Amino acid sequence: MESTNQSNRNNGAAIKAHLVKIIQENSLLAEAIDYHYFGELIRNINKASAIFLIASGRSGFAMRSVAMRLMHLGLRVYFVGETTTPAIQKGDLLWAASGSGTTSTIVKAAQKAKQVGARVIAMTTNVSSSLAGLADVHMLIPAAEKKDHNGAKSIQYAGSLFEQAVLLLGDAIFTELWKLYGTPAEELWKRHANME
Ligand SMILES: O=C([C@H](O)CO)[C@H](O)[C@H](O)COP(=O)(O)O
Repeated sequence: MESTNQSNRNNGAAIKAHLVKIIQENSLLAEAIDYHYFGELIRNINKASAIFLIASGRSGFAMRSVAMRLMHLGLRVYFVGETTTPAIQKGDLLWAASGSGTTSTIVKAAQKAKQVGARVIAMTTNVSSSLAGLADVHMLIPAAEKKDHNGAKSIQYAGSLFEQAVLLLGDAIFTELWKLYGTPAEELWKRHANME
């Protein structure tokens, strides 16, 4: 029978191999994205009175991280669904992330944003989705959608690759904005939560 030590070594080696593959998938995805519309996102962020971020589930965790970084930059940013998030208005921006592009709360939020005259920018894996159709700007992330169970686009479960891309792209977008604003890291840090 396999010893516990041998079994730990086998599991550890397998986990390392999965991690390497996950990083490779993210690198390949980074090459496959058409970045043309990301400039539009930067322009829309810069002219928005307030920026509203929305995403559900794991995509939501990633977008909450992006919202924190926009707050560090001094932007007026809200995450949709929080009790203190106000009404979206004309002149505001809704930045939505949904791998499927069909999650109902997100589609409804995009409809509301359009109704009041706010701009909508969407990240999805599906150019034919309702959310992509509603968006003023659609940023296609050609990752696996959460119900793509055939493993062709990713070895990972469900929408994991998309959700990772939201976090990584969010950090890349933040880095570009930070570079453009030229604010020292110490200034940004003063805005970080001091009641953690
Ligand atoms: O949490 C999620 C699920 O585990 C799929 O990997 C999704 O992020 C959540 O279901 C929202 O879906 P999308 O709007 O399609 O991103």
